[in-house]
Amino acid sequence: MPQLAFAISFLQEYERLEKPVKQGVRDAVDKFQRLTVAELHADKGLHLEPVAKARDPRMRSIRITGFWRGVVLAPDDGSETFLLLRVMQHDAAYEWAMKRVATVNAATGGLEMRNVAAIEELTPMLQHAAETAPSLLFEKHSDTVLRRLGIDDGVLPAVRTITDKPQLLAFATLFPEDQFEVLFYLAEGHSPDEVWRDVVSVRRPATEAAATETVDLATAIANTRDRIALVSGPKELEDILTKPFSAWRIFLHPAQRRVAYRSSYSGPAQVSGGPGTGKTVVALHRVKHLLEKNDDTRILLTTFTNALADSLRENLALLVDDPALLGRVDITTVNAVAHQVVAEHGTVPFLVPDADADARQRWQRIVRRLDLPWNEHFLALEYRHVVLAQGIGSIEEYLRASRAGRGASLQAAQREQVWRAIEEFTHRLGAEGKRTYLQLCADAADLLKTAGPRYDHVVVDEAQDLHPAQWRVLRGVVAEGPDDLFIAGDPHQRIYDTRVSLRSLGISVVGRSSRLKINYRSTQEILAWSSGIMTGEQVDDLDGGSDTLAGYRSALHGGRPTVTPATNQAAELDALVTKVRSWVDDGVAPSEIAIATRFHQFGARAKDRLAAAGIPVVALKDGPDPSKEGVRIATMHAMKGLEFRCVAAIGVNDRAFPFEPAVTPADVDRMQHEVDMLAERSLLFVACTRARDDLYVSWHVKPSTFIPVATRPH
Ligand SMILES: Nc1ncnc2c1ncn2[C@@H]1O[C@H](COP(=O)(O)OP(=O)(O)OP(=O)(O)O)[C@@H](O)[C@H]1O
Repeated sequence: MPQLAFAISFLQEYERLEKPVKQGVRDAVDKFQRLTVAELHADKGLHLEPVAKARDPRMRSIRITGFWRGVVLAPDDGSETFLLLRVMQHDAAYEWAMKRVATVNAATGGLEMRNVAAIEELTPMLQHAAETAPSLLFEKHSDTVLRRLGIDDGVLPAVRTITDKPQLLAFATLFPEDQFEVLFYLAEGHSPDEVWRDVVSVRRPATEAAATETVDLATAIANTRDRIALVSGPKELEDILTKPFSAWRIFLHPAQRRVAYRSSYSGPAQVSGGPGTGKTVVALHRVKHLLEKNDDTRILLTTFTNALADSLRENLALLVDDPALLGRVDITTVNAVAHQVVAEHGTVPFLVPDADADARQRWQRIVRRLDLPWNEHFLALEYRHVVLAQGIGSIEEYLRASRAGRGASLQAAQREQVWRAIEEFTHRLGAEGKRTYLQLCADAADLLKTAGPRYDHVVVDEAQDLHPAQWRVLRGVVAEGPDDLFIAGDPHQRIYDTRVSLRSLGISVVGRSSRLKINYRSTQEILAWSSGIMTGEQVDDLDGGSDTLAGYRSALHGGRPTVTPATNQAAELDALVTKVRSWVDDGVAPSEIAIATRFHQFGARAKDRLAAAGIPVVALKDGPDPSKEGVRIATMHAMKGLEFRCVAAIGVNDRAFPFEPAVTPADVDRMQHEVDMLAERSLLFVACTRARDDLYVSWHVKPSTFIPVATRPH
């Protein structure tokens, strides 16, 4: 009986197909489950036919609906595994199939697709240009070295013409996948031995015999576990075709797999990477690994907000279906853990936000009462970034404390004055039976020092925004040792004002830190545009160094983001309605569209305007069920960690970005001013990188200077 395998590229596009086309795919797939090879060829509805003028004689088309075709690679070597590569509209499917050739990689044994027509067309032109180029990207690697890493003779002449990284990236969708990956890592400066170890050997099949170019199609397909799903039965097929975003459960990029499934780390480990590189996916797989490794481990999987914790819970349940294993994982926010610890030792005071209008007024009153030379902003920051950050509990400790990172210096006598203000703040709050969330974390961290750890492993997602007081809670709930903390985060997405040095908190990730570079969410066009928001900014990592987006890329392609100006707010909202309508008319479900605003108020206005235009709309803060219809509206802060097919970031004006009240004035604290400005930039970056297929940005009156210059009118 034949078997049908699926390329990951198919699975990604399947999700985006409209219902009748999906049904067509399921009917076709069903035939591959039931019929013999001869019956498949004879089936009238399926139309399994060779593609005329195809460069690969094994290319076949199948009929999905009137307009849609599937592209299938059919075995011609006696093996019986068919590979469903793409489902596309009629003409696009034939165009795609004609130009592609599938080959087996000599080093990895995996099946790769190349656009042979484009490579052959481009190579002579580039050869000409390369003759006069001052240097070539791969000139220091001999043909022998490149061949050992799997670069074959169809690709090598083109490789020899490449002058720089952008030119290499232009080949991303043309070169065979494993070979492109090898070239990408070499171009990033990794040595051939490192590339062999990290890219090639991890993909090689268990037996040498299976890793040659001459294996049959079925073996090559079986060798390609990170790009092709081999479905073993109807249940698995049903799973693949019905569970949303399921590709990540099955396919991990070798770089992701290496991080997630490393047997053990000798201490805290960290994975970073730009938006959409699969850090959350890796964190979830790490939890699975830790659960399966040991029978009785208890794990805390934690993140920043309740909404993100809910989404981790849903996704972990997709990955691990044994309730006994899931029962050993607590999934909650760090603040909730602190709450629990404090509650176990007495009653929890009434909790209030760390920074809001009430807190500001309290500090203002203290400034007046004590007649201090600093303003409320300065004191609040001192309390947050020095006292709470270091867990300082007495004047002696405060006098000795490092104030590194604070812009203005304080003499001992001044510190005494500041301490009096801080004492007054905490006493008055306490007298009213209140604590702030960070105070709660500080209390929990203190209690944990004597109560001792309660988990075997802690896995943290969205780690970039945690405050040192929250880190101390995490440090306290797990004993120091192998696999104690697994930390996923992206410093470029830091949207609050915290800076942290993990090392100073007893969390050293030295030698256990890795970076992911391939974005699986957004198109390259969206990434390139959004990265422009951060260009030239120096971003600190969590460990005293700096973070970079170098090498960050996507293999997906689509339209360029658009930036739409408007003369006033009403006109901007009219344009939004037109845009959302066009998305819906193009078949995008309203729930896959998100409107992101800097402020609640503008979001509420957009919501009313869309509703008045008859477009269903729901606020994300109301926690809608994923199945609830309606365009999602949220503030940009609430968009952290989420993703949507189409995103409209609106109100990106000069007054919203940067938003003056959110930025410490440079004369209060210059260093904090820089940190806050960067957080403002990151906020727009986070919002824009939530988009998978299409990004729309708009503003009224005057654009924000954060909008990349090329798309900002002068
Ligand atoms: N190996 C993979 N194969 C297919 N899809 C993947 C893979 N890894 C991640 N994805 C998909 O890419 C998207 C982004 O993944 P994820 O949310 O884990 O990224 P992230 O790095 O945590 O993003 P962010 O920092 O922006 O929140 C998700 O839709 C996820 O399912």
